[in-house]
Amino acid sequence: MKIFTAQQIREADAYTIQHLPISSLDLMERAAGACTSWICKHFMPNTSVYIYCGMGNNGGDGLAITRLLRNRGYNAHAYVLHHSEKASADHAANREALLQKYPEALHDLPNTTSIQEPPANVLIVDAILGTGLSRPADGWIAGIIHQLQALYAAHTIIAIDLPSGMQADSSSLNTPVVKAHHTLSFEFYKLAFLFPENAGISGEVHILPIGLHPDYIEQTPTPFHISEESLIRTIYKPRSPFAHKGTYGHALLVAGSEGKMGAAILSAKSCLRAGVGLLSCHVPKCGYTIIQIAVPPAMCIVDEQYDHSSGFQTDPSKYKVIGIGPGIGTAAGTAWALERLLEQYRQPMVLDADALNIIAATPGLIDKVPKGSLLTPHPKEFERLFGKTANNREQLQVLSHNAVEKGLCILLKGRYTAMAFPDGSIYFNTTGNPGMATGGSGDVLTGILTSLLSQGYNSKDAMLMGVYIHGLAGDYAAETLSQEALTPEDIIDYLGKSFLRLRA
Ligand SMILES: NC(=O)C1=CN([C@@H]2O[C@H](COP(=O)(O)OP(=O)(O)OC[C@H]3O[C@@H](n4cnc5c(N)ncnc54)[C@H](O)[C@@H]3O)[C@@H](O)[C@H]2O)[C@@H](O)CC1
Ligand SMILES: Nc1ncnc2c1ncn2[C@@H]1O[C@H](COP(=O)(O)OP(=O)(O)O)[C@@H](O)[C@H]1O
Ligand SMILES: [K+]
Repeated sequence: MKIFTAQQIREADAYTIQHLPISSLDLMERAAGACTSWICKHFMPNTSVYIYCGMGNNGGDGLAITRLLRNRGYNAHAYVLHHSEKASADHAANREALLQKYPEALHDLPNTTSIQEPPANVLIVDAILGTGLSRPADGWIAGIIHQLQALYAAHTIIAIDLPSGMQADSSSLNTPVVKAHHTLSFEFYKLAFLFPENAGISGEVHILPIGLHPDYIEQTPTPFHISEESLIRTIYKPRSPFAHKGTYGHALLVAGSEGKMGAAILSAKSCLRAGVGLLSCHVPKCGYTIIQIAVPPAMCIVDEQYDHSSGFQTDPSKYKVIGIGPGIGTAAGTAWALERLLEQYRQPMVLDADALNIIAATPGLIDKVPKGSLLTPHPKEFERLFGKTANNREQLQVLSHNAVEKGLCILLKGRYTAMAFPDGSIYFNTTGNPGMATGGSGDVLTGILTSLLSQGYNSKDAMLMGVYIHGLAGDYAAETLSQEALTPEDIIDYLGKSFLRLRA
């Protein structure tokens, strides 16, 4: 699914009106109808609903929703905040329609600096500002937003299209934004919904289709996408009936150190579960017995040291792929070994955890990483690699810039893991859950990604599919076990169910 900017959404709107037999007012009626149906499905007809409306089309939606809710027996009231002198044409038309049919439902708040607290149990709908926000909310409208924020604890708040004050495509950090329990958004995710800094502001996001023209959607380029199951299904390649273990590559995992052999076990097990042909693990001498017993299908190369500082004696180019980082530590010897490896190995590899920390601490080392490699930092590792950023929008720019400039596939872990590719595209993953916020989940991802590269998936496909099935396995595990009880081993155990879903 594509993610469009506010400007592109306006264009989609205009294109639809121009190419389909539908007027702008009818499109608003459709949008309001979709919101009304959603509200009616989730709230009883005796519910009182206060709908705060702005002067643009977002407010127009609010006025139409008021009328449509009244048609269905709800005690709906529209409160119009006159933050701008002129109403949009569709706002004015819907004001007239409401006045004609339900004059008692329309309340003007022309110069209001405060709103009265609604009685208990009143459902609040925020239709003040949508994608037409041209600057951060300030002045008295900011005051109104703060008052609505204060009502969050006592009332359910539903934002129309996006919470008022939120900028659809840029950061709204430190600006006033309504806090909603649900956001009913039209046709597309807005980029802002995916920013960690907006966590909890849009609540649950529900995307309501309103029939914008499919040609516009298909023809209009955007770097931003949601990674969806339909896409992953096109990437997934079932195994050949004539496959043998050589078909799916020999991968080398460099992982573990004293006290951190668990990381090696997790990434090795997930690499096997994700379908690698052959697996070797390079572990320090303290890890030999551990890995041999814990992961019998894996072969083992033992470093004579307690870390990885003896380096990789065999020619690393014999491996189809190398995954390096989980639990390796940042000892000087290990850093030396990584540097040598990056000089010798020229195929796409997977770099995670301490491998990223070593790269961050060694000037110029990132330029030696083979093109097409997958880098998997969490936000702290990302900051060490690429520096601090002022907000999530800027962070996304830095992510994409580095992916393009260095020819790498770089992700940034989180609720909606962002994946940036050398072609400039950025995808957001939606699978996964807070049960996965536990040490070791990332080691499992490293194993999966290494495995997929080994099986011949190209770098972009491996990252998209690996991140998707990692989250999906976490979701299956959480369904059965709860988020609290979920451990990284459970993610590995449910990988099978994730593959079965892609096969179905
Ligand atoms: N294609 C779509 O997605 C559709 C969108 N519709 C609605 O249309 C909305 C966009 O409507 P508009 O473009 O009229 O814009 P809005 O209704 O979001 O806001 C525009 C109004 O707010 C004022 N304004 C902007 N920033 C302000 C600020 N910081 N403080 C105070 N006032 C400010 C403007 O002067 C203008 O009066 C969408 O969010 C959605 O709700 C639907 O009606 C129909 C279809
Ligand atoms: N709230 C969440 N929603 C979705 N996925 C999550 C959530 N919390 C963590 N994850 C996923 O779990 C993994 C955690 O990785 P990481 O922080 O590197 O863990 P570790 O280094 O301890 O193995 C990431 O892939 C991340 O996207
Ligand atoms: K809104």
